Amino acid sequence: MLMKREQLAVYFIAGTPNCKRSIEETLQAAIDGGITMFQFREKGKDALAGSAKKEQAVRLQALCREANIPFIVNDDIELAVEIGADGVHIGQEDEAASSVRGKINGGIVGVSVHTMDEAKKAIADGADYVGTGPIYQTGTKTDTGPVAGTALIKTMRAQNLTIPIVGIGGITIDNAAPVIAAGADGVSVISTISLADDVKQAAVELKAAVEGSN
Ligand SMILES: Nc1nc(C(F)(F)F)ncc1COP(=O)(O)OP(=O)(O)O
Ligand SMILES: [Mg+2]
Repeated sequence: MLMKREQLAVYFIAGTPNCKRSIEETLQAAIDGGITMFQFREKGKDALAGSAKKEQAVRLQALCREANIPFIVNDDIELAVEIGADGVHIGQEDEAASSVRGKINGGIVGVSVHTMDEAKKAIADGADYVGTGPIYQTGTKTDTGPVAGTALIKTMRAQNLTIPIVGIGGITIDNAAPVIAAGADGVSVISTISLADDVKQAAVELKAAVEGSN
């Protein structure tokens, strides 16, 4: 699937451990609220594995297909290929984007980057977008690097790197605008949407915050 940078605008990420209700209910409500892309990130305590994880992925993929938004799998390239996901997201410890590209015939490849060198390598490897952060303090991912702010986003744009960028880490409705102002094409969130009392409304408000700052 070819990716347009606008699809990064409101990029929801979740796994079953991040959701208060069923992940299907949560994802559907987020879709109804206007998210533009979804990443299935099944990690942490009580995360599904094996066939349960695959069956869960297939159910969420169907919801995304119905809504015509990209369904991305985090880390698990084998699962992404097996179910024909729209793409994968890989971190610095995962397989290089160049070899992943060859496996997901035309799928979207997203790469986490924390430095200019990592960003330039991701671009050289043919990544479709990069995720950078943590922009703010996050409670969700326990093994993040130090809070990065928007410095790398600004530096990448100052050096005329035009690759689509999404910010991640501690982003909320109230602090999303500066991420876009720094030059990102979108914001990625887990708990701002997954733990909201009203998931649909949280997605609506986050989208408004992102669009309001464009
Ligand atoms: N999952 C992610 N998605 C994004 C996205 F760009 F999609 F917003 N950016 C960054 C990450 C973090 O990826 P990684 O460093 O491999 O850690 P983990 O596998 O624990 O998520
Ligand atoms: Mg990863």
